[in-house]
Amino acid sequence: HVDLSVSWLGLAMANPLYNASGVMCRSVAELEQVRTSAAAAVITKSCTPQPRTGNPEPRYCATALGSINSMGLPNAGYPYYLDYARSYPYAAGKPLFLSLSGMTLQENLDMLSDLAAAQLPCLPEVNLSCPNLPGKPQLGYDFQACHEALTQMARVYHGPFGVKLPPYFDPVHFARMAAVLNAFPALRFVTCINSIGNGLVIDVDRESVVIKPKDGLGGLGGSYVLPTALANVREFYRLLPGKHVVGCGGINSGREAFMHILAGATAVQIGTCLYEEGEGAFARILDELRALMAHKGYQRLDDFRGKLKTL
Ligand SMILES: O=C1NC(=O)NC(C(=O)O)N1
Repeated sequence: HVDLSVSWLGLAMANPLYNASGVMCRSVAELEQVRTSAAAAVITKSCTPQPRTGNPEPRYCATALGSINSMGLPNAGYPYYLDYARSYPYAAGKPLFLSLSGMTLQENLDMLSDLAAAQLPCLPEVNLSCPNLPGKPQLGYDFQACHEALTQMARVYHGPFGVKLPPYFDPVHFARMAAVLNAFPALRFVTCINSIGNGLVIDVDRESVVIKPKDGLGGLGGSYVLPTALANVREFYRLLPGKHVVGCGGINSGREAFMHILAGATAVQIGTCLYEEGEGAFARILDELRALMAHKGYQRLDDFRGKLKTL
C-alpha cells in the first residue's frame, strides 16, 4: 500500500499535489475546479490590491517543450480572493494558499496586514518573482531589498508564510538568498521556482515572436525549466534547515514529481502541464507517482524525500 499523504505547517494533505499560482486559479470557477479535483490543496492567482487586466494578448504560448508567458498579473484584486478565503471549506481538508504580489512593498504590507486581521486559516505565499511587469525587476534578485521587505512583512504578519522565488543560477546567489531567508523564523516555506524570466520563443514559419508583451520576452515553464527547478529545490532544501521547500517547474508526470520530492520538496505545484491538460492531470500524475513508488518499494513520501544520491 502506498501512502501519498503530507503533513506540514499543521496541515494534512492527502497527497503532495496542487496548482502553481497563476494556473486555473484566477476566478472562483477555476479555483473550484482545482479544489474539487484530485489536487490536495489550492493556491490563488497572485493578486494586487486592485483588479488588473494584465498585459496585452497574445501573452501565453505552449510549445512541445513547455510554455512562455507574460501575463502581467491579471487578477480580480485582493478583496475577491479574500472573499473566497472567507467562504472556503477548510474543514474539507484541502489547505488554501493566497498568493500576494503587490506592485510595491507597501501594497504587500497592506494586503498582509489585512489578511492578518481576517484571522483565516489560509497561508500567504508572497510572490517575489514575477518577471512580467515591464520596467519592474524581480524582487527576488535584489537580496538587500528582499531582506528589507521581509523584515517589514514579518512585522505586520505574524503567522506562518512563504515566498515564491525566482530561479537562481549561481551557488553564491543560493547562499546569499538563503542567508536572507534564514533570518525569518515565521517564513516557513519557499516555493521554487517561478518561471525562468525573459526567454524568447520564435515561430520559424511566421518568423515572429509568439507573445506580444516585451517584444516576445516571457517567463518559461514546463520541461524547459525542470533541471533548474530541481537544482533550486535541492539547494534550498540543504540551505534552509527547518523550512519547507515546495517544488514547482517541469512536472508533467509521476517521474518529475518523484524527482522534486527526492530533491527535498515537501509538496509540488503543477503549472504548464495543468494549463495544457486540465485538472485531470492531478489524478494521472498521482497514479504515476503511486505506481513508481510501488515499483521501488516505497510506502510513504518520507521513505525517499530529500534522499537524492550524489556520486
Ligand atoms: O509570477 C509570475 N510568474 C509568471 O510566470 N507569470 C505571472 C504573470 O505574468 O502574471 N506571474
